[in-house]
Amino acid sequence: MTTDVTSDPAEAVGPASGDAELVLETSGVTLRFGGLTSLDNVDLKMRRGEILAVIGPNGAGKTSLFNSLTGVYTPQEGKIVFRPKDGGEKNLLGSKPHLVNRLGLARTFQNIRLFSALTALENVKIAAETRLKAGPVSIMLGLPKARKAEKLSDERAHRLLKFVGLEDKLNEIAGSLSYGDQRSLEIARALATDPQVLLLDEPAAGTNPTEKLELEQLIRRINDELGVSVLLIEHDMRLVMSVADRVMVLNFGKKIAEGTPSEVQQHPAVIEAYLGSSAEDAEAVQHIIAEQRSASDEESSE
Ligand SMILES: Nc1ncnc2c1ncn2[C@@H]1O[C@H](COP(=O)(O)OP(=O)(O)OP(=O)(O)O)[C@@H](O)[C@H]1O
Repeated sequence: MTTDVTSDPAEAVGPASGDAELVLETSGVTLRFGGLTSLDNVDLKMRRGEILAVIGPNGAGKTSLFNSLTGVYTPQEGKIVFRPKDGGEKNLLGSKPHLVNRLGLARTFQNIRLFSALTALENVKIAAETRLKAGPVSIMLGLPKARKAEKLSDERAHRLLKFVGLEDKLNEIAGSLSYGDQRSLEIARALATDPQVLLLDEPAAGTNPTEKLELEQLIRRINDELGVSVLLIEHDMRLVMSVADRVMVLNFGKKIAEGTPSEVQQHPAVIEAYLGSSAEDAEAVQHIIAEQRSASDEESSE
């Protein structure tokens, strides 16, 4: 089946026909690059308000899935539906990235993409301004509407930078911040667009152990305090297993398992997929399994 993709399908609003508890749903998503199938008939069901992690060995299709959800890639087959909290359904398949963002999905990237010559505050303000109605002409002319929009985006950027713990670094140049701070800034910038779903692509990559713990808390706070659903791609198993409500596992573009962190950790197909992958991933999974075994041994001996 080939899905007909119009130039702006995200604008097509339909009545909610599916499960309103699902904020994002894909069915049968298949993405090919020539002879390579990077997503093979993938069904994803993300509940409103949950933290859902997508894991899998290198090349499993995780970023391809994010790119398909956010309009960077257009899968040849399948459906991608977003259900905003105010009702209705939006088809995201083939939609442009900026329209997907306007609908309520924001993302960060595996390779940090900030305006590195601008300050932290400027980076977040630019994102906040995309949510405000003042156009470039009224901004240039300094019209009252534009001044109000500027004030609102300034306030919002200050609030979010405080939220991610960067209130002391507002005026620092983004490119000069530590790696962990740049990751937090990217998250603040994504939040500035007021998303209902935040997609984080390997947010712990390159961070140190302290930054990883801070990131874990930040993800929980985004979920609890801001009520944002979080879709997380992450290789750091400890972070995934501690923060995710549910985990979906991809391997060679196919979904091979889905469930709570403990269900997924013990799933034979997951263990096999990881043990056949990079030494680092395999070691992390073996470590987690060993830890879990010793915890359950301790429990049973008590
Ligand atoms: N633009 C593209 N053109 C050709 N092949 C691509 C493209 N994007 C992804 N692929 C291929 O699709 C497959 C899945 O890649 P993807 O980046 O989605 O995996 P991943 O699970 O995110 O991997 P990693 O953990 O290493 O980031 C890989 O074989 C990759 O080479």
